[in-house]
Amino acid sequence: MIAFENLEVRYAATSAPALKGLTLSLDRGIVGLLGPNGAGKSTLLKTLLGLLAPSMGSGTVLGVALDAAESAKLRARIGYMPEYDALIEDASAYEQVAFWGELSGLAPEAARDRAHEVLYFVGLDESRYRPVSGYSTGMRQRVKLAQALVHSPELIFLDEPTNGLDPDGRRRMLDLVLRVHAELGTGVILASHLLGDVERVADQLVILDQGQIKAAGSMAGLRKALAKRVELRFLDPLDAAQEAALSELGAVLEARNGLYDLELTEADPRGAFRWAEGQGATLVQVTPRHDRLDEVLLRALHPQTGA
Ligand SMILES: Nc1ncnc2c1ncn2[C@@H]1O[C@H](COP(=O)(O)OP(=O)(O)OP(=O)(O)O)[C@@H](O)[C@H]1O
Repeated sequence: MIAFENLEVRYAATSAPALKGLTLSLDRGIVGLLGPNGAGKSTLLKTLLGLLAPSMGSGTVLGVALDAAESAKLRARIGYMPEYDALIEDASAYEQVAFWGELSGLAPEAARDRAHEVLYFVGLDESRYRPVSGYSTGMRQRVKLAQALVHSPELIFLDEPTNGLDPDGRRRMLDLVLRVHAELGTGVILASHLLGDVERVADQLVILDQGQIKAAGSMAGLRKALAKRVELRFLDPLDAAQEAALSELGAVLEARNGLYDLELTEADPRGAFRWAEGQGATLVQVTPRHDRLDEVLLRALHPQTGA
């Protein structure tokens, strides 16, 4: 779906790069682009849309080269939901989405038909003729999503689509993201600083920080790595020799009050019981830590803390 190599982007020739030599290949699916504020997520999306020219490196999106000459071609096949809205307050959702359809290259009649369809898809069919000034934040976000979808793109970029939404609005938006992929077959890149959002919908994850990729891979792969994360509890505190020997089981990530967080070499925790027996220690509990995707993120962002 997307591949780039050594991609560097600067906002001014003399300023520090906002993206520092990124190399990545992404399959079609739902990609979560995760990182703190200022990480470079929006910059990457704008570059992949052809709105910013790389100062170095190259890439392709949907088989089209990242090149200024090709950018109009690219934008006809991509939908973009920006982080901030630029809606026209006294115009209705229907008018704006149809207008956007025309701007994206649809004939006026086709744009009007598609506006009805996509507003129905995002659940705004009943309020489509009302001015957006009276809309809730969730409704405004859904107008933006409808705008991004109106020209039936093969791929959409969503920049912080759950911004400002309450838990119910957030769930509704994420359900829509899943439906966009499942029902329309559209590839999705979702930029967010919220791990929970990404975890809920993505099948691939890219962690970006300070303009660099800190980790990337399939969610299934990350979860597999996480499957080896366990917490071990022993009946009696381990002595120093036993503690040192723990590394035979895998990497010790944290030790506190007789509890040890380990990344086992093997996913099967029975090896831990055999190891304890051999050491004359009694292992009383092995707790899987599959749920700790947030720690993967923290370790990617702050490897030196071992968090
Ligand atoms: N128009 C601009 N001109 C100059 N520098 C910019 C511009 N936009 C972003 N930057 C800088 O580029 C870096 C990456 O910003 P970017 O907006 O891509 O991050 P982000 O991960 O999307 O963060 P956020 O979630 O806050 O939007 C930051 O250092 C930012 O200050």
